[in-house]
Amino acid sequence: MFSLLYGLWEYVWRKEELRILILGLDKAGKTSLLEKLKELCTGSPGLEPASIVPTVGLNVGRVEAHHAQLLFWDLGGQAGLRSIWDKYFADSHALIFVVDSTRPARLEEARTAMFRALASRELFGAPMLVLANKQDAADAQPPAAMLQMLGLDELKVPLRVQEASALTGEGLRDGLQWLVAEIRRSDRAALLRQRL
Ligand SMILES: Nc1nc2c(ncn2[C@@H]2O[C@H](COP(=O)(O)OP(=O)(O)OP(=O)(O)O)[C@@H](O)[C@H]2O)c(=O)[nH]1
Ligand SMILES: [Mg+2]
Repeated sequence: MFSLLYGLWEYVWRKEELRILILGLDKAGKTSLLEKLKELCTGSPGLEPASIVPTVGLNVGRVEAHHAQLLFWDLGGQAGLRSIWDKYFADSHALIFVVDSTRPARLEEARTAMFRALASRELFGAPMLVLANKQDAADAQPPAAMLQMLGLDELKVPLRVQEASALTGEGLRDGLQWLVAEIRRSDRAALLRQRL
């Protein structure tokens, strides 16, 4: 009887796990973003920017926010490491694609990497938050210009471009709130639940 009630209690109160994949070119600011998101959601300071090193494997962050368990996967963005991105597609509810707004010369490369990921059937229906990161920097491009250069209007996925700074935290709360709401609106959460 106790275990039945406990099971029911757990079922009602257990927070849904939403898995969010963070992608983008090397040095775009993915790990800095992960640390800032952890800080914003938990109130505890994340790693100092100076102690963040290029990611070779995977960084994982787990926080409770928006009545869910959010699990972030931050992968390395160096060219030679992008081939492992697709191992995480099938299990992800949504994507954050981080773009360095101070490096317009790398937008074509970012576009190629982004479109290659989105071409995968395993990401079907996944909402994508594009973070125009490093907006705190004096030489940052305005997001509207980047949107055009990335050719995002061709995309059919639920999409938002957000001005952001992983250093100051600008735009991160709004972006995350939008992403979680989109995950809940999309069929993808139900699709992933069926696969379990
Ligand atoms: N000004 C500014 N610098 C940033 C911001 N986000 C990241 N950086 C800097 O950009 C550099 C790269 O940041 P990382 O977070 O390591 O980038 P990454 O995308 O994780 O890179 P890889 O792990 O190699 O794929 C570091 O020097 C960061 O301090 C930002 O919002 N503003
Ligand atoms: Mg990194």
